[in-house]
Amino acid sequence: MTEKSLRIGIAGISGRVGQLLVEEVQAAGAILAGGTARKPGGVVGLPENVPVFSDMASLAAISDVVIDFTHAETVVPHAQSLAQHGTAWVLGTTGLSAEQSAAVYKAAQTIAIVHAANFSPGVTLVQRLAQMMGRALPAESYDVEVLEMHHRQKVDAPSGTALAIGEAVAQGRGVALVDVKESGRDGHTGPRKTGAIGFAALRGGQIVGEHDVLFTSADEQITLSHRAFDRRIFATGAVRAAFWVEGHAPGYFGMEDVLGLPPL
Ligand SMILES: NC(=O)C1=CN([C@@H]2O[C@H](COP(=O)(O)OP(=O)(O)OC[C@H]3O[C@@H](n4cnc5c(N)ncnc54)[C@H](OP(=O)(O)O)[C@@H]3O)[C@@H](O)[C@H]2O)C=CC1
Ligand SMILES: O=C(O)C1=N[C@H](C(=O)O)C[C@H](O)C1
Repeated sequence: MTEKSLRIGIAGISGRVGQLLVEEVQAAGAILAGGTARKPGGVVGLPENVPVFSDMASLAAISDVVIDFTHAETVVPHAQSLAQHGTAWVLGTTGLSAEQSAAVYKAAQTIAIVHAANFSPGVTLVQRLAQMMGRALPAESYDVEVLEMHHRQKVDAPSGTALAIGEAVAQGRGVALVDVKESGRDGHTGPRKTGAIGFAALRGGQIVGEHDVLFTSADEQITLSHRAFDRRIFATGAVRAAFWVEGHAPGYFGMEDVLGLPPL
């Protein structure tokens, strides 16, 4: 398939990332197939003749790939509609429950999915470095804390990216994040547990997305920092993933696959 003929649908076309996707899909030379919105008539600023639907099934039927930055509540119905239509899925929505994540893995048996908490190449590399550091620096000596800050409208915490960085460290250490996660400390928490991976979430203003992961021992501290200056980085990464995923066999992929990083 040539770039010109790739039909990309945008779920959440009125959203902060959705609006940037409208521009980036066209800039990349793909066809903007349409979008979804809960009030389809209320979406302004779209090119003429771009259909907006209230349901994913209608969008999936006219798209080769759907890029989806919406809300965790939509994930189960979106997974079902996309799998039914055999439409590939680039999923950026964060804050998924275990049940919602399970629906994504199930759909990946039928369609190709790129799922990432952060589509910026920089964060993908930070995750990789965090995994290497988790493997190299002993949990008994190095305390890991993940700090994130986002705009005041963000509805989930810690951010999907912070959790993905924590997962990467846990993977490097050979433990499950769920067993070592410490989030939202307050009051008489007791001393820090050896091997814990801590999370702190800050909110304010219009900060696009800031993530730090700190490895602190008695003798040194190493910090990996990422600052997103412009939300467009997520849209360009997602469009890149859409071109990559189209035509792929069913499966569950991440941004590291899109970037072609070798397995660790
Ligand atoms: N993976 C990544 O790189 C990134 C991921 N994100 C994630 O993407 C998601 C969207 O982010 P952002 O664009 O900032 O959010 P917005 O709230 O600006 O946009 C989300 C859009 O989804 C639509 N929507 C559909 N169903 C719901 C629902 N039940 N509740 C709320 N909105 C709904 C809304 O459109 P309407 O009201 O028209 O239906 C809304 O405009 C979030 O989960 C965020 O964390 C954000 C940035 C980067
Ligand atoms: O909601 C946002 O804005 C962002 N969400 C993603 C997350 O939860 O990690 C990615 C990015 O940091 C912006």
